[in-house]
Amino acid sequence: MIRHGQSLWNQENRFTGWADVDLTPQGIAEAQEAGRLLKEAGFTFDLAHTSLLKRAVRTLWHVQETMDLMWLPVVTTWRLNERHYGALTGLNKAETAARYGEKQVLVWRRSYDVPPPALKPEANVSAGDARYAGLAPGEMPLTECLKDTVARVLPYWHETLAPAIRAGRRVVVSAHGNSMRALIKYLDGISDEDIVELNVPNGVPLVYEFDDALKPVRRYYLGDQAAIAAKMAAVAQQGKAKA
Ligand SMILES: O=C(O)[C@@H](CO)OP(=O)(O)O
Repeated sequence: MIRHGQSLWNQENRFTGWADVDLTPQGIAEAQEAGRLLKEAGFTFDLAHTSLLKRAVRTLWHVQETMDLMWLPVVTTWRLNERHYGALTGLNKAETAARYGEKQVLVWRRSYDVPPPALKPEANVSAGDARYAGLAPGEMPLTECLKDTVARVLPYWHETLAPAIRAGRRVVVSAHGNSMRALIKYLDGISDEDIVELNVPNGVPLVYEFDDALKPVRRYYLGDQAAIAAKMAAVAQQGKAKA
């Protein structure tokens, strides 16, 4: 599983959610490095899954290219999209913390069940977007807390990813900070309280190994562990108001 490399709005420290922003040059380099690390560690894949957002899709392309796996079957799904950030979408995180307080921003960013204020339906540009035409009525979010993201990610795990893994397929998933937090929460059995502390670094492969019952037996980030810890701390810092 891999979170996309740095996006333009990661660089500008803006809430992104379903906004379809692309990778920065650093993000491309991170995606290529992720592919290199996976290849060097002897990994290969049979199948790829990603979201409908170009920062995750392009990250996957770079991983595939670096690993010489451009032929992989790729499935794209809205269920792996980033958590919808509602009316916060596009706002600067530090400015939002200065305005509403760091505590409130932490609640919006990391609490399990408090969603950010919802987008007004008329401001929802995703509604007329062809990529979302297959969503059932009521499935299109106007905001989401992590609990809502878990509710739409888990069916994809149970119905699509888990059966593939159970059948012995080696699966790579390119996704987003909070759609990954949703999956990690479920796979690792993390409590609603402890999930607040979990931050996912950009462009670092997170390897899961499962037993026959699909219980994770090993889970680790690939790469320089000190650099990965620093990247995770930097993600947590994004919600602080700058002095
Ligand atoms: O803006 C977003 O959509 C996410 C991921 O980049 O940010 P955060 O880490 O604040 O949940």
